[in-house]
Amino acid sequence: MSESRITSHRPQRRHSVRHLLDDTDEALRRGARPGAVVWPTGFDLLDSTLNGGLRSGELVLLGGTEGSGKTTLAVQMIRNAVAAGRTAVIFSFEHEAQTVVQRLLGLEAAHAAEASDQPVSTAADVHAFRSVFEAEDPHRAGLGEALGRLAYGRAALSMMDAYAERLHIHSSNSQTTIEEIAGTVAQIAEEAGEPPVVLVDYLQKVPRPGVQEDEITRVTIVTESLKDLAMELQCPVVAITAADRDSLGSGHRMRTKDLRGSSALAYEADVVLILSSKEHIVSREHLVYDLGAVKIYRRWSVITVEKNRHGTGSMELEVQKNFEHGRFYPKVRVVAERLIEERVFTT
Ligand SMILES: Nc1ncnc2c1ncn2[C@@H]1O[C@H](COP(=O)(O)OP(=O)(O)OP(=O)(O)O)[C@@H](O)[C@H]1O
Repeated sequence: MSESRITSHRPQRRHSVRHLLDDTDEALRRGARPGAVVWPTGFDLLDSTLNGGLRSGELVLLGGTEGSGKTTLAVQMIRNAVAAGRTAVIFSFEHEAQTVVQRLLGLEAAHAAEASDQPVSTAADVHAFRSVFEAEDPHRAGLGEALGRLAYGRAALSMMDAYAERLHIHSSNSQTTIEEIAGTVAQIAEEAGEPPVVLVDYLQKVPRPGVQEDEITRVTIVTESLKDLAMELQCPVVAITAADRDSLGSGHRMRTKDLRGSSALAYEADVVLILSSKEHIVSREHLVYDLGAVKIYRRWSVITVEKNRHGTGSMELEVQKNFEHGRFYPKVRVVAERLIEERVFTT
């Protein structure tokens, strides 16, 4: 791709191995990391599968069917990165910035309840936080007071306060080009003194205004550009990726090939995660003798690690949904049941 899509300057691209060794030596002596920087996702088993988490220079695609929890999972990974002291930016083409904030408050309230050994159900949920953002407050006492009236609302706010400065949300739209994304990431990196982890929600929405081209070409160029951005600005880029409707008819389990738009998606990505609701992909033998099992499977999502360039290979992991609180429960486990290639149920 042309340089101008990502950076206006021309970085030095040719280095002797001598230079690379000397650079590494110098970084080690300074106490800096010479290689890729890793941002844990905060989901332990996923991190060990990815050999530590998200890496600088990597493009991670997160696909899944509509409503499977892609935004929830990605925002939670970003939240875990900023809660651990890192910087992040979300390019939100799908949700208003305030919607993301309301979900984060729900997540923090759930964490606060858990930290006090109370059931998650006792914490205010995303709907309750939304109502604070949407109603006029007769007391006119401000956000702290209003949230203080919700269970774990004040604790949620103070947990968010700890990282609120480091988490940026870009309200993206049909004019938010790849150049603007790159410029914003570069600016945040400069201000923060370190590259941010970047979330694009979602890839097929990144426009190329004024260019006449089909979706395959556009998705190819956007995907290549996001990979370039990750490499040039030394950050991980997580891009949510829509499913191809045509290949998602009844009786089909989503795979990398079903991501919408281009084979470049699979080639360019370093990691591909596909999110599915467990009840759709568990093998029939686990259902026939126990119809009640469907209810249990419905509460779980499967994260299939389909491509894993620097990690330990492919893996089928599962996480329990807690969408009312804008999150998944933090514990990840390996799927014990056999999963199918073809879908058993459609909703
Ligand atoms: N306040 C809430 N309470 C309960 N469930 C919710 C709430 N808000 C959203 N959900 C559900 O949580 C699920 C996950 O939402 P999320 O936005 O993460 O999905 P997604 O895979 O990104 O969806 P899409 O493809 O539509 O963008 C959806 O099925 C949605 O209906």
